[in-house]
Amino acid sequence: MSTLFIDGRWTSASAGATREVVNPYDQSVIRTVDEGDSADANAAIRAARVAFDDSQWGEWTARRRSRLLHRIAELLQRDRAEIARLETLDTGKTLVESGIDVDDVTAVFEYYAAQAESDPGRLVDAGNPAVRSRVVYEPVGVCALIAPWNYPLLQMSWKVAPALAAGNTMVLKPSEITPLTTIKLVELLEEAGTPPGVVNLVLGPGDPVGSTLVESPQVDLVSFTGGLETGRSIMSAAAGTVKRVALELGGKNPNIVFADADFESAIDYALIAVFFHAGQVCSAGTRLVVENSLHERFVAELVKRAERIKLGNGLDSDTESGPLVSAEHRAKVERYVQIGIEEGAWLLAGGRRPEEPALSQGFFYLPTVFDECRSDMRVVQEETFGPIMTVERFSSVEEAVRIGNDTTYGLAGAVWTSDTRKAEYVARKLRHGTVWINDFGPYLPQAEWGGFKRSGVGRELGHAGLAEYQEAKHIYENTAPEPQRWFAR
Ligand SMILES: NC(=O)c1ccc[n+]([C@@H]2O[C@H](COP(=O)([O-])OP(=O)(O)OC[C@H]3O[C@@H](n4cnc5c(N)ncnc54)[C@H](O)[C@@H]3O)[C@@H](O)[C@H]2O)c1
Ligand SMILES: C[N+](C)(C)CC=O
Repeated sequence: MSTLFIDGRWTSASAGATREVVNPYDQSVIRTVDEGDSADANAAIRAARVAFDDSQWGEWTARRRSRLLHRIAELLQRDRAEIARLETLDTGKTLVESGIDVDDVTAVFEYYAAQAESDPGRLVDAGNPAVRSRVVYEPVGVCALIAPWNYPLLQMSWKVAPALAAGNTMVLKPSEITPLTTIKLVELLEEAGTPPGVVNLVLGPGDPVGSTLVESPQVDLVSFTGGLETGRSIMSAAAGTVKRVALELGGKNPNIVFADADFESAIDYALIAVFFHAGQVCSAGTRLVVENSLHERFVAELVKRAERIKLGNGLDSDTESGPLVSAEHRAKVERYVQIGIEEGAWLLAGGRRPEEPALSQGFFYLPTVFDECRSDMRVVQEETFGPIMTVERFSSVEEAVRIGNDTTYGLAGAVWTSDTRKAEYVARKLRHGTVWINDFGPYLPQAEWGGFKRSGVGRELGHAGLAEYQEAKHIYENTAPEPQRWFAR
């Protein structure tokens, strides 16, 4: 079956190119997909433009769009097992993690189904009884939705659901290395009754497919999730046509543990924070910041448990963590381990590939712990996006906050303490888009997600996640116009 979807039809790439999608667990080919280029991207933009400007889609009521989103949520749950399996094959994450992603995405479609109907705009008091003034919310237009490889279905759905709820049309561009669940999502969107041209799918590399979408004068909005450098280039490429840009970028997220924290929970979550999905999570708690008096005991226990994490095939029920996504990505992680060693961090665990023959074909890397780190080290400041934990110490609340904010990123952070006033103080002081108190990792459809500083621009999820895809229009009606004679005095 062809895997580009343009104007309601599945089609091959215009130049006939294809790409093999590889399982990171054993490098086997899962599927061969079509690989688009600029011509395909432009065809998809044209279809989305026509569907926005000239089709019946613009006449759909909010209720009808809401029903469409509910139906998509139903179909996601109907095919939950198949989708989770595909995501695991494509990314290497465990089946349990993939199932959590499908459930999250279902909840996000349900949430925006409700939001679509509950936002009729608002009346504004103009201070004049003869005036009817109101603000209405309209779709932005044609949206380019560009997603990364670490959460392929989830990150794309966080864009598709609000974009559809608001009445936009769109072109989807998943990561070229993990397109399988986005293809499946588009099949479900089609089955649910999304009109032709409203959702289009172009597979292929960032350049030329992504860059064509970003630079096109026919595209009104780009929503991008991915790395800082790509985000920078997208922001600057979009300036030529002054389109809206939303960026969800990386993080370097502190996990601050005070000595009065519940030891068992803090240890357990410190491991989850960084080794879940082999550290390939934007909000991974790679920076453990631990109080001096607890440091020795905490780190000793962490190392013991990190060394016991069972790596393996994401499809096997006893696997606790899968491989990294590709050979290139593992090479990047290995470079950061080398950098950490050269910078003087103490390597306490990992720092190499596993030796088990069963894992030799996969892109595995052992959970790695660096102790005695300082904020000015590159391994502490730069996003390694792998299973690398760095440990820093603090001896006062102020120092914990200073270290937690000593990053150019600002995506997420956590604080562990049994003192609620201290927790609240630290949560307020941290300059990150999400702060967890005595927890690490959860996100909710109804709560905004996004970054301060270089972690991005804009928000996904929540009310703000819908507003990204809306234009506010003020309609001011004078019900009793009279000549003003401004120029005839
Ligand atoms: N903030 C968040 O919510 C969040 C969530 C997930 C991932 N991320 C970040 O994503 C990154 C990992 O993902 P990645 O390696 O796939 O990122 P990436 O920046 O390499 O690629 C992301 C997407 O952009 C496309 N792209 C590349 N160059 C482009 C260009 N010039 N124009 C348009 N599109 C282009 C890619 O093909 C891919 O689809 C990490 O930095 C991670 O922190 C952030
Ligand atoms: C946004 N999140 C946490 C689901 C995935 C980040 O990579």
